[in-house]
Amino acid sequence: MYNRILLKLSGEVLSGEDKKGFDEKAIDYLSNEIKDIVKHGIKLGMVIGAGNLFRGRELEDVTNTIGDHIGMLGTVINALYLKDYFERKGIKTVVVSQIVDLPSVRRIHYDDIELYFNAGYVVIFAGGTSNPFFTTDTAAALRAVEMKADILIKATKVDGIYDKDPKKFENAKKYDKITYDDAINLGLKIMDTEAFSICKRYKMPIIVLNFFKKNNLLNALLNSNIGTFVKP
Ligand SMILES: Nc1ncnc2c1ncn2[C@@H]1O[C@H](COP(=O)(O)OP(=O)(O)OP(=O)(O)O)[C@@H](O)[C@H]1O
Ligand SMILES: O=c1ccn([C@@H]2O[C@H](COP(=O)(O)O)[C@@H](O)[C@H]2O)c(=O)[nH]1
Repeated sequence: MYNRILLKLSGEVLSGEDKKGFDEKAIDYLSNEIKDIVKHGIKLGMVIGAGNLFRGRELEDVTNTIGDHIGMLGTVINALYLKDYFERKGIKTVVVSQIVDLPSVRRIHYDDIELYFNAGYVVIFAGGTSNPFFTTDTAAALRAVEMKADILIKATKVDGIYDKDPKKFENAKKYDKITYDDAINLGLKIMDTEAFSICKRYKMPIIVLNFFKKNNLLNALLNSNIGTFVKP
């Protein structure tokens, strides 16, 4: 069983697939899934995307860097929204980030992160990598290594990594296991090359799984064969 995990969630888990904003039902489902894993005493760090609000590249009339800043701020909005919802559900949560100075957001400090985990808090790392031109997948890889996670779990809308995008190609074939090198060399677009490279360099295993299947996350942590496992 994995005891220390970094969970990367697509922003769309807050809105429902291909939708924008926040959907109460989707967030309630998410909270219940998180509550189940917190109950097992797992130390949980989270990175959330902002596809439900803004992706820099989709803001066509905005300068690249500003678009990306808007995207990163979107991840802070999602993190605070989740913190508030989680706490109403009894999940103790702290949001940490380097990009904003708000009373509800704490600075990232390694010693404090360990204290939060030991006190049973979920830690949401908001604001991506703090730099434009990256994505929250890369942020998730960095935070997973920094927090010395046992595993990085990318919880998304598809069942794992396929040889091509399964949303576009009906005949796409799923990998149960794949190496970092194959994922990079085959150009599989489920995660950025930067994210795969960081995980490869620091030997951080990755599981990609479908978050919308109930108990998938918990089952993956309990070592069932769920999703796709990325390894050296
Ligand atoms: N080889 C592949 N295997 C699996 N999924 C793939 C592949 N190539 C592209 N995808 C697509 O990647 C998507 C998952 O990526 P992700 O969860 O990061 O979504 P996103 O839209 O980038 O997230 P966000 O909402 O945070 O911006 C899947 O829905 C799938 O359509
Ligand atoms: O390190 C980062 C992370 C994110 N961004 C910007 O935010 C949006 C939302 O992130 P997703 O991973 O796509 O959900 C992204 O499109 C970038 O515009 C960033 O600049 N730097």
